Amino acid sequence: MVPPSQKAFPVSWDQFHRDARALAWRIHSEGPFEAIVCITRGGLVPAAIVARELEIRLIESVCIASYHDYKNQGELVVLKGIDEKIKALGDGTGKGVLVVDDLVDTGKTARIVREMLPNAHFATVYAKPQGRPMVDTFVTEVSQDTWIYFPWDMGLTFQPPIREGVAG
Ligand SMILES: O=P(O)(O)OC[C@H]1O[C@H](OP(=O)(O)OP(=O)(O)O)[C@H](O)[C@@H]1O
Ligand code: HPA
Ligand SMILES: [Mg+2]
Repeated sequence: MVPPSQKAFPVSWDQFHRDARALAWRIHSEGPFEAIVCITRGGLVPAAIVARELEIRLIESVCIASYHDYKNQGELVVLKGIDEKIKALGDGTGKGVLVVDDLVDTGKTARIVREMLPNAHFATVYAKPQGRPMVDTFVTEVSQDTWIYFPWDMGLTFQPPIREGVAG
């Protein structure tokens, strides 16, 4: 359920693929990139699409969990850091490394990864205003009170006719 104060932004697989491709177009001129670091789990899907478009084959993950309880952010836990070999690429500060996540909301997740790789290029498909300063490239901005529903979290369900939902 979406609380009345929160808007819903459902994204289909088609739409997500298009948006992730648009992200790849925008990032293309910022490269070249030697490797992608994706922030699991949400970053895995756009990272696969961007890696295909930009022909990047060196893919690393940084595993961070924060929204343990649906929609409520808890303490951020780094379950797996970035491999030393990836950190050592380029000048050792992240130059030439592309960090990919599905979205930036409060920016807390992005901040932790930025501390690990300060000069990496940080890209997300979607951004909310609070986290926006943490990303270098994104495709679509939604308001802070919008909840984005990703296709991997949804399924097809029956929709009651519009008329049935109208009061009176
Ligand atoms: O900008 P923030 O407020 O830190 O929120 C953004 C992060 O929250 C979500 O991940 P989550 O921790 O829910 O884990 P998941 O990717 O495994 O779903 C999302 O995929 C981002 O990584
Ligand atoms: O709007 C969101 N949608 C899905 N996951 C999220 N994690 C933080 N914000 C969001
Ligand atoms: Mg995530």
